Amino acid sequence: MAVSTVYTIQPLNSSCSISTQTKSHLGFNQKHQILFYTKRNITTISRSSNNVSVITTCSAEKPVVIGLAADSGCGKSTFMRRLTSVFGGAAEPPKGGNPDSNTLISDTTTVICLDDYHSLDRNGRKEKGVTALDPRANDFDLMYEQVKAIKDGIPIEKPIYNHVTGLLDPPELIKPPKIFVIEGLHPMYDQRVRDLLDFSIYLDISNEVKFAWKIQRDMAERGHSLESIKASIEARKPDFDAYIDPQKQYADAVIEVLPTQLIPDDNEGKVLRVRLIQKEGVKFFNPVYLFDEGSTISWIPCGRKLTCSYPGIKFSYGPDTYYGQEVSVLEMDGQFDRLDELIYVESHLSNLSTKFYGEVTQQMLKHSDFPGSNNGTGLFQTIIGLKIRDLYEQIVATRAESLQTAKA
Ligand SMILES: Nc1ncnc2c1ncn2[C@@H]1O[C@H](COP(=O)(O)OP(=O)(O)OP(=O)(O)O)[C@@H](O)[C@H]1O
Ligand SMILES: O=C(CO)[C@H](O)[C@H](O)COP(=O)(O)O
Repeated sequence: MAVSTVYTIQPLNSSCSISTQTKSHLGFNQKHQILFYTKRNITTISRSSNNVSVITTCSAEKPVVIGLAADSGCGKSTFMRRLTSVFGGAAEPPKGGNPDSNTLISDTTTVICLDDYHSLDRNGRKEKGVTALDPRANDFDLMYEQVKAIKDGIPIEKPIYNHVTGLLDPPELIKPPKIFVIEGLHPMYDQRVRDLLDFSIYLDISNEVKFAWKIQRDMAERGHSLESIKASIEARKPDFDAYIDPQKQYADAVIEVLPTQLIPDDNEGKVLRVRLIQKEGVKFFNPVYLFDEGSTISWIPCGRKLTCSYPGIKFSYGPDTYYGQEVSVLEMDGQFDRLDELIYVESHLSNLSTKFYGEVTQQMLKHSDFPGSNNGTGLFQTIIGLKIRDLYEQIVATRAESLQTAKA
């Protein structure tokens, strides 16, 4: 039967894309809808009384989109390695592609770096006197179109910003994965892109700690001078404050990294106080809690079951507000002496979204060589990785249910 009359459609769920093309040779079911199935998609056309003709295509396999925001050198790559590991398998640059690609692909995840949407290359920024953090140096229209295309299950030709040459290289093909992560300076800056995110994270590294990490990496590993590191941080600060930092108000989870409060006037930045700020009421995300959900708790676990050397470890948990929104905050100050004993702490945390007892500890032990594995940065990054896996599984299950309902 040719589709020549009037059709309209209610999207089955938010994963459905709507197009105005029509298809012929389809039959109506009892609800006066035309259903058209392929292995991955269900397309539905329904009659309506007005003269609009629309088809929706829904897929149980369209990507779940995650945003990770942070300044440069604040642990995004380390976090991504932990996240990918939760899903199993290693993440690698696209095979046979540009060796300077910023993309990492594993069986489940594709992580793209938003530096690839710099519209001005290094020279262009120098000429115009803008930093890479300035929105004028970035193409948000293209970012939005391409993230939307991936979310709709459509491959893209994404530009590459080459950090070695400072130039924009020819684009690379990115196919829709199961989980699509956009990491970089501005994943939550543009509202259109923000609205495409199923979950968002902000790594909020305090200035003191950022400075300590920069010195460790750029001085020890890259041979930069102390003065040049200081100058680079100072030069970025106004734009960081104006364009990057405000994004944290939109994040579903913020990992805040501060100097310890266990050592008076500490300025070494080695022992850290890390806060996991979890927004309440986010779909498919149940915040992790310590002992008793909603209570305010302070816990020093050091003793018979947890070895602690100076300055010890202190956990805190409780409700709070963050940019006017209800959150619950889990905090760890201090560092672990023996990572295998983390199981004792894990057994007191709930809503971890683990698949078996001890999974957090197992993940942390597996990557004990990653930066932050002995403190709250590694612990909370691992926990958020597990929460993202859980969120992904819930979204896929919900879509599958919607498809079943539509078929019935
Ligand atoms: N949790 C941590 N504890 C201590 N140091 C850390 C931690 N995370 C990152 N670092 C330090 O910061 C450096 C940068 O980390 P990473 O490469 O993960 O950050 P990034 O945000 O991806 O950086 P860039 O955007 O510049 O590539 C590491 O080499 C390490 O020195
Ligand atoms: O803030 C950054 C994000 O990683 C970089 O400084 C920005 O992408 C510019 O890169 P480069 O310094 O290699 O020209």
